[in-house]
Amino acid sequence: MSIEEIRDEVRKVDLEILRLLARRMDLVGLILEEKKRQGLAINDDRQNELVLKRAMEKALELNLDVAAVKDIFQAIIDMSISRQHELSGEGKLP
Ligand SMILES: O=C(O)C(=O)C[C@]1(C(=O)O)C=C[C@@H](O)C=C1
Repeated sequence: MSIEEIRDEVRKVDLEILRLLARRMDLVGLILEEKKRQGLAINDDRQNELVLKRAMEKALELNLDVAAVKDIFQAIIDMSISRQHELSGEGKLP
């Protein structure tokens, strides 16, 4: 494969990652509805830890940089918490 062909594969993978992120954000919107119904807080420290632990374990298994994967998933969690605040009409205030 030429470098351009490989870059095209990279582009497709990037697109897939973004589509999966958008799907994750849709699911997070559904979680918010349930949280509102049950009167639960948006942030759930226990669940945050679980998501990070799961990602780090998988990263280790896949021979990825565990610390970098943790940072990526922390950013994803932060993004979904912001999204839930926005959907609640609270804007981006902490
Ligand atoms: O599982 C939830 O309760 C979510 O809202 C999803 C999510 C996540 O992005 O994984 C986001 C915020 C919570 O603090 C915990 C986890």
